[in-house]
Amino acid sequence: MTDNHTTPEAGWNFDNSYARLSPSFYTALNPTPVRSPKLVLLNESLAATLGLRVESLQSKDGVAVLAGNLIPGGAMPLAQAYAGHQFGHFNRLGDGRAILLGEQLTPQGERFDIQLKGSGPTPYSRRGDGRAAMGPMLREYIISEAMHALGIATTRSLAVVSTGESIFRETELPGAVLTRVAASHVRVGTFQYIAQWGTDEELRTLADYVLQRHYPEIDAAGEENRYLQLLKEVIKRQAALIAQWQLVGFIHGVMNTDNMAISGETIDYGPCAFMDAYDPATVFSSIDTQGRYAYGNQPYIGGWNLTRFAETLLPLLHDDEEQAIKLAEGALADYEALFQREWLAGMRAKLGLFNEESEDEALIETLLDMMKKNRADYTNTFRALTLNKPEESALFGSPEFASWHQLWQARVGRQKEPLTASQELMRSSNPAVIPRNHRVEEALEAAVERDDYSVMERLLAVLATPFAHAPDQVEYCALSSDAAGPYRTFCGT
Ligand SMILES: Nc1ncnc2c1ncn2[C@@H]1O[C@H](COP(=O)(O)OP(=O)(O)OP(=O)(O)O)[C@@H](O)[C@H]1O
Repeated sequence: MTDNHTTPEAGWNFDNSYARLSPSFYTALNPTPVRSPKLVLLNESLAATLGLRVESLQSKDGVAVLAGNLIPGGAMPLAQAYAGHQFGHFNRLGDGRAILLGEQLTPQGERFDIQLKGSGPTPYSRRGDGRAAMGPMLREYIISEAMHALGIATTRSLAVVSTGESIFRETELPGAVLTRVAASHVRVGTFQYIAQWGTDEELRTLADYVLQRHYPEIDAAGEENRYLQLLKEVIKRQAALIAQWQLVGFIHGVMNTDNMAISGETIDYGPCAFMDAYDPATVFSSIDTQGRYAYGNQPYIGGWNLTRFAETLLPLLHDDEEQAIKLAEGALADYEALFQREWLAGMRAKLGLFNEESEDEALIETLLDMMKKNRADYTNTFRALTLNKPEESALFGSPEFASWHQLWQARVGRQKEPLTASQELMRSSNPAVIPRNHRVEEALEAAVERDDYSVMERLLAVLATPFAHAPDQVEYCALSSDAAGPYRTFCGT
């Protein structure tokens, strides 16, 4: 039974600014209770950051909250309305299987959305059941936490609860609820929803809301055209975020506009994965037959999505539409250069370079070309260079690599910084471990098929320090023996 209880001992401290917006932005609604909730994963360090007490979250009432069976005092559950371009097609969407419990104010004064994903149907569910399967929720937990450890802005995962209920996809699967933590869940699609079906006043309210919540410096500065500044800042954060993805070989897989967060966090870990062999054409989603969301296309799609965002802001940018379009185009024109600057800076760091030389881009491109031609593993190539063990790279042995290696070493040697500083920079820029598909699948299989969470606990521990380059991480660097990889078993929703 869903009930309203106060659970002060858990540390819930809600203040629900989104619920104070006009009801056209959401539908107030409780999660649908589940039969027999059981806590299977709890992120203790995140709980502490949020000001939540672990023992209390593990208690019967604590788990009931994480399952959606009990509403903690101060929460104002709601499903958010949004729209989105899905594979280029505009659709009216909304939280079809998620409920925002509320915003947790942390002891440090930060504000985070606490959302239950897989918490039952909502008015936005369309034909869906509102539920989520255990495999994909565990997968989102693993990969989002790995992204956080890699230093990449992301929504996070506080807990996964099994529901004791089955859901039906192609087969019968165990159900789960994931507690997702985010700076907010305002998406490009939220703006699209209001631009399409709301009033200009509501659009202004939404823009003011995100300025206050995510861009307080613009809000405080009293900028002349604050909405243009907002557009510019969102563009900057997305350029930086997508550059970070490219640098670690992360493929989001479903960069629809409803999956682009205005805060600049990575959101929605559906058909995502990390690339093994370097190839810009790599796609993981089986439904992405055109390669729209391929690794190499992500920066372009980022720009496409931001253009959709800019379109929603036009009424706020200028009273005259032509002038508004000019302003938006001016801001969007900077995206490519912002992305390139971030990416190049990141690539230089991956190669241990502190300063800039004009031939750096050629040096980087040659390395990437060699990786592509030889289907060399992206992460392990940089790891071999970092550890100064070029013989461990799949490229080793070719004359082309030998001459590149010489050029690179000479380039590193021309810097005023000592070699040790360069090596340190590489260690902190090149992860030893990433959540490789076969390792993730192995952990999910043990958990879902055999109720054995030890494989996952170990994987999570290794992924928590990706830059440690520790001996116990070596086995996690190995590639799958199955060339195609056993991926996809648990992919999807
Ligand atoms: N089982 C389901 N029941 C109802 N709605 C669903 C279901 N699965 C997905 N949806 C809805 O379909 C839309 C697109 O799904 P997508 O997989 O991108 O989102 P998601 O993973 O559920 O959510 P998020 O983007 O919040 O991570 C969303 O509006 C989502 O709420």
